[in-house]
Amino acid sequence: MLFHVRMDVRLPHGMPQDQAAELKRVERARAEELQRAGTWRHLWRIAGQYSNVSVFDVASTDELHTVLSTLPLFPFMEIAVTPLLRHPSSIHSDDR
Ligand SMILES: O=C(O)CC1=CCC(=O)O1
Repeated sequence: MLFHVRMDVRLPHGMPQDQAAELKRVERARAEELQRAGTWRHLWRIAGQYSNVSVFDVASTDELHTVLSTLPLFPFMEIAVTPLLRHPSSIHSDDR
């Protein structure tokens, strides 16, 4: 199942820089792991915003929730999820 996910990162203004840097480091490591596994299919920065649009490929909404809610930055993100399915006019036969 494919899901479009938008994440808006909202780090508290008073968060110490070293804590923010460590959070970003572990978030990046987890994001790379999920991309290598094929779970995090696309990861795009939204120009001019501390936000991304992503596509996740998971077996269920339960799995998506687990993946998203265990991201290191999860406590500091607003997340919007949109389920996706193949458009009938798409010329691609697979879901890539
Ligand atoms: O920077 C972001 O948009 C949040 C994020 C997702 C993966 C990552 O490394 O940072």
